[in-house]
Formats: sequence, structure tokens, C-alpha cells
Amino acid sequence: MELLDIRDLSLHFGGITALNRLEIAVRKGEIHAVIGPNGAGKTSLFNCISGVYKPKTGSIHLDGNPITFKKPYAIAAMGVARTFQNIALFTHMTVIENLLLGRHIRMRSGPFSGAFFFGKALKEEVENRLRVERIIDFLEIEKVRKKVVSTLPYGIRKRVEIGRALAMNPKLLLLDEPVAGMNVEETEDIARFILDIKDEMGITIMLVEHDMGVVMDIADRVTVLEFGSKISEGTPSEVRSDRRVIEAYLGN
Ligand SMILES: Nc1ncnc2c1ncn2[C@@H]1O[C@H](COP(=O)(O)OP(=O)(O)OP(=O)(O)O)[C@@H](O)[C@H]1O
Repeated sequence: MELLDIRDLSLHFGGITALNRLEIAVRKGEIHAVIGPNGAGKTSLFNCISGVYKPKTGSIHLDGNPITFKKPYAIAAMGVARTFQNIALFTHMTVIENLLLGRHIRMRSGPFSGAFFFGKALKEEVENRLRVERIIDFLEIEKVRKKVVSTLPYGIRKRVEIGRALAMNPKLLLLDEPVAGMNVEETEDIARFILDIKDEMGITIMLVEHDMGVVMDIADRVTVLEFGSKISEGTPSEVRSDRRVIEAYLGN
């Protein structure tokens, strides 16, 4: 069963074709990696899915519902959460505050009950805190939960960013180069957390990553892009032995 269904997706910047009639189906519960050389269109694809860019042609459906022309906040509320190539956190705030901001998107109570903090709003606040504490335990960041983000090392900040995305309780988690700039130990930790997010939380993951070791280790399926077009798709071992992929990417 597909969670994300992308059909005939094209995106242009002036004369540049960033995405060219792309077709990708992400199945529920899988880790789906998107790889390709620099400029292949990977980030543009994430920007289309999360509503930052509007494609020229094509459609994107999440769980059967069209999201192609929805605003980023509406797509987030429908269950798409994201992390960025360069960590995007409120660095002057604590870990717990950043995670609670992630929860905010899920808050349903109106301004009146929110302002007076009773009834539905109070119940939601208790739920939010519980969910955030569970994520903090899950990502093993209890010790830094009250620390200001700017004081934390890079690898821990990345975990906090993933935590904030998880706090939104997403159906689909988009991870843009989650291990970029990390040492071997930090990379192994993040790879393990990504697998646990899939296995224990049942969240479907789409992953852009240049670290082929990580992709081959954790992805269930891989889509390979070159100049905005899909040149291969399959299991890690299938794409690894695809001649076009070797020529376009892995060979160099
Ligand atoms: N906002 C923009 N304005 C103009 N051109 C853009 C914009 N965003 C992306 N592009 C172009 O679209 C193409 C795809 O870029 P994109 O960043 O999606 O590739 P990528 O595969 O994510 O690359 P990288 O691996 O380097 O992050 C490139 O030619 C890029 O220069």
C-alpha cells in the first residue's frame, strides 16, 4: 500500500529542469532513499512534497489525498514532517521547548480555551508533554532536555531536530541528509534511530543521503535521480548493480 504517490512531477527554474516527469511511490512503513549527484533534484523533490515549491506538472498524493498545491503548514498538519540539510532549530530555546513547538501543529483547541488553559487545552497540553517526553527518551537526549540548543554538539542537535519532526506525529518523515557532517559514531547512532523510527513507531521515511554506506544499510528501496529524472529504482542491491547508476553516480 502506498503512502506517497508522486506522478508526472516536473519543476523548472527558468531554463533549468530541476524535476522531469518524476514517478515515485513510497510504500507504507518503508525507508525510501533518494540518491543522485549534486543538483540531481533531491532537495527540490522534498520542497515539492512539503509544499515549498509548486510543480509545473504532476500530482502528489498522501494516503490518497492530494497535497500538490496545499500550503506547507497544511501539508505538515496532514502528516508530513521534515528535517533540513542545515539543521533548522530555534537555537536560543531549550530542547524541550523546540520539541513542544513541533507539537504545536497538532494542537486543536481554540484561542479561548488555550488562553484560559482549561478543558480541552489543558488535556492537549498534558498529551503534548507526554508525547515529547516519550520522544526525548526514545532519542536518548534526557540529559540535555533543559539545555539551550546553541550549547549542544552538532550530532545531538540533529537528534533534537529529528525529535521535533517526530513530535508532529507524522505519517511521513522527510530526512534531508541526516548524517551530513557527522563522525562515524554519530552516523551509526542516527542510522540506528532511523531504523527504530520505522520499526518501533511505524513511521514511513523518505531519506536524501549522500552517505552510500548508510543508504545501503538502512533503505528498503532506493530511487536514483540524475538531472531531475529517475534513472533507477529498486532495492539497495538492485540499484548498486545497475549500470546506469554506476556510470552516473556510484562510479565516481
Ligand atoms: N531556488 C532555486 N532557484 C534556481 N534554481 C534552483 C533552485 N533550487 C534548485 N535549483 C536548481 O535545480 C537543480 C536541482 O537542485 P537541487 O538542490 O534540488 O539538487 P540536489 O540533488 O538536492 O543537490 P545537492 O545534492 O547538491 O543538495 C539544480 O540545477 C539547482 O541549481
